[in-house]
Amino acid sequence: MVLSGKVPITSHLLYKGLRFSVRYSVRQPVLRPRRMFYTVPKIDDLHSLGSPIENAKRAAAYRAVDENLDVFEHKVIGIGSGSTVVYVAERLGQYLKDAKFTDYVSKFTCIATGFQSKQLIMDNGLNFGVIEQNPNIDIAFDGADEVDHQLQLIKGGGACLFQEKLVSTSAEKFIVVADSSKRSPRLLGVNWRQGVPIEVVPPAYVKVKNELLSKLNAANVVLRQGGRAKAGPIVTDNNNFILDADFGEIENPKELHDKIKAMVGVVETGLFIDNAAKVYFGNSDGTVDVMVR
Ligand SMILES: O=C(CO)[C@H](O)[C@H](O)COP(=O)(O)O
Repeated sequence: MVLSGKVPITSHLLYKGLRFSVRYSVRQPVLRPRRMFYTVPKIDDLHSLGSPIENAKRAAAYRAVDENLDVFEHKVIGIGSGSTVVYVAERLGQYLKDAKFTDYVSKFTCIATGFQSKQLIMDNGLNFGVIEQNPNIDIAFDGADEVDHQLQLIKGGGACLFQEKLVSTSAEKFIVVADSSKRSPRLLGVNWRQGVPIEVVPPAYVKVKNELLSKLNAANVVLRQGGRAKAGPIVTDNNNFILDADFGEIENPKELHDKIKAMVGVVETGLFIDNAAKVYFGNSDGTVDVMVR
């Protein structure tokens, strides 16, 4: 914006008893406001969000993006679901606004893992694309419900399970972002007591539930309900149901995954095996611990 223009001035003169009015105008100096360039905020300069857990999630997500995203090389980015990945999308939106990166980030195609994830992509001004057209994802970011000492994961607490697995296994590099409460001392099933989420085709849920109890000795299997907002079970983005199966502490998550997956009617399990390359755990003081495969 340029501030300029002619300013009209009227002067009155008295000459030999007569009053004259003289009108003229002067040009104002041109004022050019200094252009403010947006730059991606430095992590160390961030103000507190007023919540230790949100600070932890943001710290994990921002660090994960800064350290793993190759703005100049990556083109297809997977964006997961949940409350931590919100800050991943936010960080990408900040890169998009920074003139140093705009040309590259504006050409990214972001692949969603569900409805919420699609909203995050659009809300941050990023391009949304479908995995059918972009089956090779350069890098994907997602949250987790629990992470064991070997970087095996339980996911699906937000019921986006199948698409999360599709996106993470289609990615060359899968990066997990979480607050430190998601870190198990050793095994899966220690902190996350809700059970392993399992996405099933609706007519098969009773059969699968019975088999989980009888053949795999699950202590309990629950058909996940929609809660107060919905009478009846949760329906996933792929129109399936979710069973939460409690196996206690899981010594061998790969073996358990394989056995569940073999049941007719199971679409996917929430056990993400040998998939995550790194996990970023945010702490409430803003520090981040990184686990690498
Ligand atoms: O698997 C998921 C959704 O199905 C989420 O990634 C997982 O529940 C973690 O969510 P949050 O970041 O809110 O803790």
